[in-house]
Amino acid sequence: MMQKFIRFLKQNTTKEQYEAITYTKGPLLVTAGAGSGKTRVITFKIAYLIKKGLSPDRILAVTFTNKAANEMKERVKELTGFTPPWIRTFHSACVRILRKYGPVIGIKPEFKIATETDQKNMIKEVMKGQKERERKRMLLLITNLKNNHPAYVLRQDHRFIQPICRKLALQLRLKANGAYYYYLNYEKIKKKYEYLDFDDLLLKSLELFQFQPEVRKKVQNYFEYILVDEYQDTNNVQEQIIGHLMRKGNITVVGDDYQSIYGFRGAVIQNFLDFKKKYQAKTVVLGCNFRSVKTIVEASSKLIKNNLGQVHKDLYAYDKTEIPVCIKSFEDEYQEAQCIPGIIRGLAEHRGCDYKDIAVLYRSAYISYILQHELIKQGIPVIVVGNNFFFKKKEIKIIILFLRMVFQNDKLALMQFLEENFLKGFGKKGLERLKKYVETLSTVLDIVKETECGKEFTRQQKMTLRALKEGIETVKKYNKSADAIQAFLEAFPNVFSRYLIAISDDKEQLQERKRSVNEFLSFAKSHQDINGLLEEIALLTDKVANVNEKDAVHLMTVHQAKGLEWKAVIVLGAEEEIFPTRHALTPAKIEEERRLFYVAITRAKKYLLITHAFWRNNWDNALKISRFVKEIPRECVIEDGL
Ligand SMILES: Nc1ncnc2c1ncn2[C@@H]1O[C@H](COP(=O)(O)OP(=O)(O)OP(=O)(O)O)[C@@H](O)[C@H]1O
Repeated sequence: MMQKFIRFLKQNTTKEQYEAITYTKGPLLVTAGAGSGKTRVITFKIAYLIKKGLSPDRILAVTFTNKAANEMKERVKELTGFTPPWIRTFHSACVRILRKYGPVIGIKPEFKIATETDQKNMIKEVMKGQKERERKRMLLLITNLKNNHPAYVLRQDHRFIQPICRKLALQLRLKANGAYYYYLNYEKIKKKYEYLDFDDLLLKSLELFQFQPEVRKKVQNYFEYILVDEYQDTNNVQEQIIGHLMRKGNITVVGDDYQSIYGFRGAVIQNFLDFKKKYQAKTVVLGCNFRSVKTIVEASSKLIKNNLGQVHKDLYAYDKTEIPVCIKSFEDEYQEAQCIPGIIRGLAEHRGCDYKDIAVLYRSAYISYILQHELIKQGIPVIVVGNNFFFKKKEIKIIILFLRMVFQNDKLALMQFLEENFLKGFGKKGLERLKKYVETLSTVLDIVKETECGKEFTRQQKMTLRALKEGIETVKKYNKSADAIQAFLEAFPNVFSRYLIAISDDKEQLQERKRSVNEFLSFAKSHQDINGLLEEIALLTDKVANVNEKDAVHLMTVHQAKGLEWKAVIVLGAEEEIFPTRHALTPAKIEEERRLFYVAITRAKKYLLITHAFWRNNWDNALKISRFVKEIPRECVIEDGL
């Protein structure tokens, strides 16, 4: 049986992959390039260990996403007939361990996990009367404190926690004095509700292993082998947990430091770079890229060599076909959006790509909006991954709801508008009371006027309705789309700014939302008739809703594309200030942007098109071509091809 599996392995792996799979004598670091079969190595290694006689439930394999864990489980089942229960994300493995051993450190086995909403509610309770913006930053501060200073938090060493809170508060533009007390109270409330938040799952597991040697021993002895995927993206706490769990070097960590793109979330690339020295690990380099043609591998290797803070490895392509990387320049984003649908059709008709084999990737979602409209209009099926379909974005949706209310007398839109909490005061109960009026009165304006005097509404609700009435009456006077939108923004200037802040996670996202509002204004300028605009939006939204995912071009940010591959990839908006983002101000951040660009271009198997435009909405200045494009060697490139 084992002999047969070894034969299978030899037939289906390279020498290096085979070595990485079968080496079990000590800690192993598999440092690999993009498309070099990391996933294959992990799944085959789990299968190999099982075939060698290890019990499937004694193998721990940690991944970063549930999707990756499930795919691995399926593949191992195909190879061995077993589904190892400990192929899990870090968080999910920690939950299971804490349910069993948590009571040793005072955690009830039935502890609840706080969702994002629970966290928001708890911090609201702690920071009564404070703005949502401040509350969000405070949650960020707490995460930062727990992930980057676990030792102090675990020891409850308040001599250090207090000044760290002050320092972090200053960085996050929060009041330095309050932060520490908010942190303490947040922890108190969490305890009262018997919650653990996401960071606690890791932190409490670390506490268990660090301070309870018996538990550590038990868990260490239980797992006969440990594998960690995407090791380059581990944070401090995760790295320490792994350190406690391994024994006698029964561990393989796999990663690609070229693809470390989560520095902003606390990932520490140094964990990966130090592993070899720290654990005297054997290293296997997987240099053969099975995914992409030679030109793409060469282009990406040369690009990444410009990062000084990395250890470089030689990468080469299995497929020696030379299909040049195509770089296309456009005057502006409209020209770009006009041209790309034709290119996609060309790929489908002449290069054997189905729509599902094509992806459009971008650094930030706002770069894709004009293209989204154009692709959908031209009948190309698209899936916009995440919450980035333009007309569903919160900042755009709220304007559309208002226009539907005013110009289409849409009573349902009124309810939805209030539900979005753009204007405060209407919770579940308020909306329930309003429903009666919506059912009996015929126009939105009548409803608002009537309810404004209704006894059953609170003072705040009446104020909201009055503001809404005034807004409707002002905007109603305009009959061109862009003017009406502008009037809406001017009718609620402070409310709109506050709303944007409230729905944004950070400054960068806030800027992005402001840009999308400007994009919407320019879209409206090309659809001046308001009902025409609303009709167009309804049609585009409907088309997207009815797309068959299995036959659609996928649009997503580069972060969302990690680990995926397509026959053809279009990287949109390769301009300075956009990719790299203008927020990358330090050499280290530029290097992280370069790694992100590397991830983007290494998703392509055969065809890679990179576009850049000289002018984009929202930018007053002409844009320069991205330095990353210039770093791709000319011999790999064809300008204006495809
Ligand atoms: N030895 C091999 N022979 C043939 N194909 C292989 C081999 N190893 C890997 N592949 C193929 O190469 C492609 C990339 O492999 P995989 O997804 O495991 O790479 P990866 O290193 O995880 O990629 P990335 O980190 O860039 O997402 C897959 O289509 C895989 O089936």
